[in-house]
Amino acid sequence: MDAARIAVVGAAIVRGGRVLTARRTTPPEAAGRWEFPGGKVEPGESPQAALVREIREELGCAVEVTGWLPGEVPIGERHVLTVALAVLTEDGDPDAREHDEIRWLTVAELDDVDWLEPDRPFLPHLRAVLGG
Ligand SMILES: Nc1nc2c([nH]c(=O)n2[C@H]2C[C@H](O)[C@@H](COP(=O)(O)OP(=O)(O)OP(=O)(O)O)O2)c(=O)[nH]1
Repeated sequence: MDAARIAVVGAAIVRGGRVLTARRTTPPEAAGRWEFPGGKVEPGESPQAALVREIREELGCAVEVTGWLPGEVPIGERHVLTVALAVLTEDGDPDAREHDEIRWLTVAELDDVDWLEPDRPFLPHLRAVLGG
């Protein structure tokens, strides 16, 4: 990975054959587009720890990273996205605290939402994991 870029990590949280996607509210150019919940890795933080922290903040739930989808995709000139596979580790439903909507998509529904561009190359890998 290009060390000059800040790492952004997203979580493909899988439950019952569906994956969670979340709709952004900011910035204006990304509002209404769908993403994997997550965020920027802080200095000295592992990608896994960043995801656990971000998912707790954004969705109020605990996750465990079970693997990573292949690839890393530039976001603009300063960031780079990787996407983990994750599972919920406690009962209860995620709660959209920073997004305005969340959805659990089946493999057949993966293309039904308007994903942020950098997320799209991960969808074929996710489709394979979900068994589509
Ligand atoms: N979280 C997330 N960000 C994504 C995805 N795809 C994508 O292009 N991005 C972009 C949107 C933002 O420009 C950037 C991540 O910003 P963020 O706002 O989620 O990160 P953060 O929570 O750490 O935010 P902040 O504290 O710096 O405000 O990466 C994705 O699937 N998940």
